[in-house]
Amino acid sequence: MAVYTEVPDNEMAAFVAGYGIGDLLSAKGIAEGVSNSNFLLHTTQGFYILTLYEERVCADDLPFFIGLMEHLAQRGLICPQPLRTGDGAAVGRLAGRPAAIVTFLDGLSVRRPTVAHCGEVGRGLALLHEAGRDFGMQRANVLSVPGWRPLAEQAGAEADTVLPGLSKRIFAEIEAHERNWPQGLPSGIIHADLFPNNVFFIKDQLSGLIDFYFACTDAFAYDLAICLNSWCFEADASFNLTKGQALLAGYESVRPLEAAEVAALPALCRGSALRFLLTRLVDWLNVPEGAFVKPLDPLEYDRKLAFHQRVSDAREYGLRR
Ligand SMILES: Nc1ncnc2c1ncn2[C@@H]1O[C@H](COP(=O)(O)OP(=O)(O)O)[C@@H](O)[C@H]1O
Ligand SMILES: N[C@@H](CCOP(=O)(O)O)C(=O)O
Repeated sequence: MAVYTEVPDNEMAAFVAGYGIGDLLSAKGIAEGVSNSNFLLHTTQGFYILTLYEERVCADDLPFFIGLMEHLAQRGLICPQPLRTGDGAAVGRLAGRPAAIVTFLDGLSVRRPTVAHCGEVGRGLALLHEAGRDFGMQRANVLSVPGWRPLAEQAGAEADTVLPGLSKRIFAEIEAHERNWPQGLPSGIIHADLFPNNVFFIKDQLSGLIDFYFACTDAFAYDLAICLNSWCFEADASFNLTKGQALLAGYESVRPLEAAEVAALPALCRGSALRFLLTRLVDWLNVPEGAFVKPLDPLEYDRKLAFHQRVSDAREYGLRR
């Protein structure tokens, strides 16, 4: 779940009134998610999602996220659509936070993805990359290599309270990436957080993508690496090659990978495992008092990182060439 910011009922009702979506019947804090505060709104006109943007989202980036969701929908991708008030604003302020209301998407996210789900998400990811090609705005990936050392420093020696020796291993890993991070790969708009909780399915068919608040301009293959990490490992930290094959084949059915992307995949998988290890670690060590949130396990990504450190060839992820 996440609700970090409580909203008084009268403020909520006044905020919703500005969007002309009928009278507010109920607003329920949503348990899933860790980044922002989300509420399911029920009004006399239907269901909507209200998001209050918390610390990890910079208010200056909101026009990028709002514009991106509108652009992708125009290109046929199913994703939440920001509502606008009578004077055309998508983002307002509520309880001291920037806030927006988006359309509610039907579908369910899956807790245990099957091979078929992995194929669907690979294809969906490539469609997103293609749909984003002519989006006119850019946003640097603040959670790429230059962002990792500050996160590790924020965790500091406390990392070792989670697992002895973790801090030293993290800094060694960061150093390796700072020296050898793949450069010059095909780039564009990436989702950067396309985990199973951000993908909806109806009867095994992908029905929509949500949570574009890490989206940025970066290497397409890095997004693929994030998906391999979040969709293709089993609970015991073993990599499921069949799921990897399905995800990569789904992706390549829309956008075939270039040779440089194939060669870079092991490094990108390793780096993206480190990225999620770091943000989870910082969140784990800094749960805000009174927040309605369950921090995610950083060590899940330490175990995935250990797998990638042993990989030297993209075929080990299921690539068939
Ligand atoms: N547009 C939407 N339609 C339906 N459900 C949504 C929508 N946006 C968010 N949700 C629900 O809210 C949960 C948290 O949203 P998410 O965007 O992942 O949170 P966060 O902002 O913390 O990243 C999702 O797992 C989903 O259940
Ligand atoms: N996917 C990230 C957490 C980001 O959370 P979200 O609520 O923005 O989806 C992770 O698993 O570490």
